[in-house]
Amino acid sequence: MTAVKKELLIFDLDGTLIDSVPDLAQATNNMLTTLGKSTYPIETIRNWVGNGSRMLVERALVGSVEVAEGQLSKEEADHAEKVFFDAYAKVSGDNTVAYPNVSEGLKKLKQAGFTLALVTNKPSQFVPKILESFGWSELFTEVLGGDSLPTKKPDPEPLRHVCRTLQTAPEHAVMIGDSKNDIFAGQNANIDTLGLSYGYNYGQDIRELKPTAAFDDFQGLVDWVITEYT
Ligand SMILES: O=C(O)COP(=O)(O)O
Ligand SMILES: [Mg+2]
Repeated sequence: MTAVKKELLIFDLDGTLIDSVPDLAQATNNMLTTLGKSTYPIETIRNWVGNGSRMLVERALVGSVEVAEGQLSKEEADHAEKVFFDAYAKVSGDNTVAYPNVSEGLKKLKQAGFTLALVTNKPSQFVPKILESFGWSELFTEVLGGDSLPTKKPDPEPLRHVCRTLQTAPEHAVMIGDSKNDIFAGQNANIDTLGLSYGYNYGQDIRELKPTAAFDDFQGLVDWVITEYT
């Protein structure tokens, strides 16, 4: 079966293009230390990433991926988030690396004629510096952060917003990510989803979420996209 030709590739950032957990974990632990709380191993914090900074901060404060309604006061979480933002701004980039073949792969996809967009749950204030540090600023026609719109992934609205802005029908768009938030956002927006298995998905295999296809490395994804979608 030949797939429908695609025009627009929407990428997730953390866990898909970059391994940012070392810096996110460092900033989280710096925040916890500033607040007089005990720190957590990177492998624990890794499973708290995916729903944006606010959720990461709340999960760190309670020490669990599940945060019950009313478990934290708004004041406590607001203050901790501010401390986290300062800490992340200080470490941001120091230990963040691109996954293998990502830079070359993005350029290859652009050369193959795709429009590239970025939809991350990371707060937008941190995104430009990261893109610049990898030389990717010019690659993405549209970039949305987790606070750019009233809702974030897994809500489909950020993906629909990008499709509307770039005048692309959803059937000609693809969402590419490492987490259930990306796969659900794509499925909810009725667009194809491609999963990458090496990122952060709360310890769950991305294939269990039934993406259109899944890959263990970025090069495999690039080759498949060019074969199937052009
Ligand atoms: O900031 C996060 O929690 C995750 O960001 P992502 O959407 O780029 O994976
Ligand atoms: Mg991600």
